[in-house]
Amino acid sequence: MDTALQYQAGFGNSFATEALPGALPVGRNSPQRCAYGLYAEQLTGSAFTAPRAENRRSWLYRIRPSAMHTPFQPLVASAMRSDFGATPPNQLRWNPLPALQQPTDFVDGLVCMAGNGDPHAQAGSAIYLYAANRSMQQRVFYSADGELLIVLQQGRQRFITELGVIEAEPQEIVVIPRGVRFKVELLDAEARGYICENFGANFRLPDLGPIGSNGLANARDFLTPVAAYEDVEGPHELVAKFMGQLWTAQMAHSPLDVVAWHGNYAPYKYDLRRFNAIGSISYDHPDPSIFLVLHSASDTPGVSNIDFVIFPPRILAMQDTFRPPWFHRNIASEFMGLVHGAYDAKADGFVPGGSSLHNCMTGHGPDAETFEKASTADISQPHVITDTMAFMFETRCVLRPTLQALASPQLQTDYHQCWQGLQKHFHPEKP
Ligand SMILES: O=C(O)Cc1cc(O)ccc1O
Ligand SMILES: [Fe+2]
Repeated sequence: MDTALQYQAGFGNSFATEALPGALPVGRNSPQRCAYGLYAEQLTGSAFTAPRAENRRSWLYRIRPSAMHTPFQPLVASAMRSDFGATPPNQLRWNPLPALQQPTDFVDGLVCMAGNGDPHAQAGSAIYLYAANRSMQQRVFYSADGELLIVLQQGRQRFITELGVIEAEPQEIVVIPRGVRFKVELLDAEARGYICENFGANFRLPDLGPIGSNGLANARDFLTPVAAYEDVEGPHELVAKFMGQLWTAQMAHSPLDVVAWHGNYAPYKYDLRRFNAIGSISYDHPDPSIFLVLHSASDTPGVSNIDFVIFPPRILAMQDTFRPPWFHRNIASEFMGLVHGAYDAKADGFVPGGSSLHNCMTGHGPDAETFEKASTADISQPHVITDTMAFMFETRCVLRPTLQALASPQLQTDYHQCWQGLQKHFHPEKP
């Protein structure tokens, strides 16, 4: 494995990369015989006939085709499964996953918190937390159900994928396309994060409309790895997520054996600290769509399957304005996480590694302490919010918390109390 970390910049670009000189065929995709005795294999991430702007596919030149494995068997007892009961319309909030008690790799450490839609219908999502304390060894994973948007929360992590190696740290995200095989190695003692598995259309950058040609997440800050391969013989386990279940198959070699590839269907990372936050410079608090990083479009124009939104460090300068998020109820459903720092709508209880879920039409907003402070604060000066990184997976359809999320000891059963102390300020006798 060539571990020299090099990336190619740009979002959705057509890349070409080879770990051995001349491994990429010139002028065609599938020559009669590939250089170095490689096999050519196409991996598509959109319909063959998708419009060019949405069309995603890569050509992989590999030591052995990906078909070489034993039949898959069900892998039982995984917390990655999503089983649902009745979905309460309550505000829900969780503390971080507990400390790990035994050796746990990335796949073992995945816990499904919520989901909607259906991988079979290619719409909706599943949301996971993960905690791991050891690297995946001779074990490689892929999801056929969806693309994985991984929000690192703790510990540096190395994603060794078929298409190259990505190293990332908290405040970065990694996106692994549907079907791409990878393993996760830990670069620190423990690795934690959040994942949105997107069953729908591939994540893309939003249109910028009147914002203009720059801003929000800039395309050049998305980094895709160069080709790197393992030429390793010996038993390997291939774990697949397919139709909501985990499956396991055996291979006699590493499947991370792609020597060269070209195309626009590839993993990438993005440093959330590069986000160009745009906001109100006069009055009022804009809708959080102003902080949209990536979205998965649905079949309805303007309505996303998923929006990935962040709340990064920024300056609040709005005048005669309640500056934190307002009270609200939305048709969309909101799963939030906190990478680090504090979130400006919650004085307490929403901690790094924790999560919250506010579903369709469930009232929420600043807690009582935040409301009292912000409605009496001196706003003559701008307020610089530093050292924070919260995010939201906002979805069109209700996010159903899993049975295990609802039964979890990390569920904060007193969460609703944060609004019970809101005072009645009504005084009809004077405006
Ligand atoms: O609920 C939240 O804290 C997320 C959120 C933030 C905001 O600024 C406006 C609306 C919204 O849902
Ligand atoms: Fe909200």
